[in-house]
Amino acid sequence: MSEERLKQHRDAIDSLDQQVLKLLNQRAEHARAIGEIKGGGIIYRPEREAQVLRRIKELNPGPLSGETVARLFREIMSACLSLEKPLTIAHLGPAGTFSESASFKHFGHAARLLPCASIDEVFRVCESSEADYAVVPVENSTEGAVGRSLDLLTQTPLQICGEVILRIHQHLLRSVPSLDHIEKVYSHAQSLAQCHEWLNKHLPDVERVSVASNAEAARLAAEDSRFAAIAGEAAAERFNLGFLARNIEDEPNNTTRFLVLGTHDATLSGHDKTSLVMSARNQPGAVHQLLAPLAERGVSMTKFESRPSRTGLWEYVFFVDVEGHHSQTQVQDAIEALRERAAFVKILGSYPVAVL
Ligand SMILES: C=C(O[C@@H]1C=C(C(=O)O)C=C[C@H]1O)C(=O)O
Repeated sequence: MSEERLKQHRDAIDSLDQQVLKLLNQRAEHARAIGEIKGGGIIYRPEREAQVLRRIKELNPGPLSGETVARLFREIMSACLSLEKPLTIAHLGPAGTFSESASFKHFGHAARLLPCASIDEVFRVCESSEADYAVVPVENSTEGAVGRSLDLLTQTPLQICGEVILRIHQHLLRSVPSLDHIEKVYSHAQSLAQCHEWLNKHLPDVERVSVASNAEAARLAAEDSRFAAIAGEAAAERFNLGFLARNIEDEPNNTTRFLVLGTHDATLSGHDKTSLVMSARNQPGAVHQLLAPLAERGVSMTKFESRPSRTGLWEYVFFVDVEGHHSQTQVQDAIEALRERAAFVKILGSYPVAVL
């Protein structure tokens, strides 16, 4: 009896899969036709992708979760877009790092990734059009701002067209399934710091060695079973390592925010952010005066970060994110007012608030 019920459901699934397959290919045909209409212009449309994902989450009747269906549609769009033109994405390498995970999370797995040796190199290959887009880390919830990315943003002709929020989970990885006789634990210094308490408790006597990246740590652990590594899931998969302990980061809400850069920003999606960098005149109360136009126009600030300017002693530049798109009147007016007060203002880009 239960055999028969099983068969009924499997027959239903076979028939549904056939319909899903047909519909997926119909969708792909439309994407290909859209590609032809774009005629070699900008293929990737971040505002449209954000709208598609938001709509899918709203329409979703369940039982699959909103996040699950959004992830599936992220991959469907990635595959459809690659029929128009596969995108090349530069990110901080090597393969197996969190920057790689962030790139796949934002562009899906049909994107071609180009791992680079440094953040400077990521900007350079995108500026020289060797890559279509770049993904760079800008801030971590426990470690703070990524200074090099901010400094390069002030100079680059690239614009911000998206953001990626990635939960950072650290795992203890090894080629053999035992916590015994580990001689060294390798990881990037930041990851060792993020797992400090766990290591003190579980491996107090094991030497901790910092290396250039978590992926490099995983590579070393894969080569020699006496060593373990702390790294993310992507590195575990890449180097075929087992999980001795999962989610060992001391701070459970550890998140990194990445920016997506390209030769254009995004048009209005309906739920957007605008990033600006500016400098204040060197006078008392200058920062307060500078920011007043935002509050006066009801424009909310979601981030404020100051960095020493590299051009003059005791001068600072300010990175500000506001809610809204630079094509919206309120935001436009606020930026105009900022221009009157600041020594310089650069609009880094308007882009959709991260959906995934
Ligand atoms: C199909 C398009 O091109 C790309 C693919 C999309 C999709 O598969 O839905 C959405 C936006 C673009 O990045 C489009 O612009 O609508």
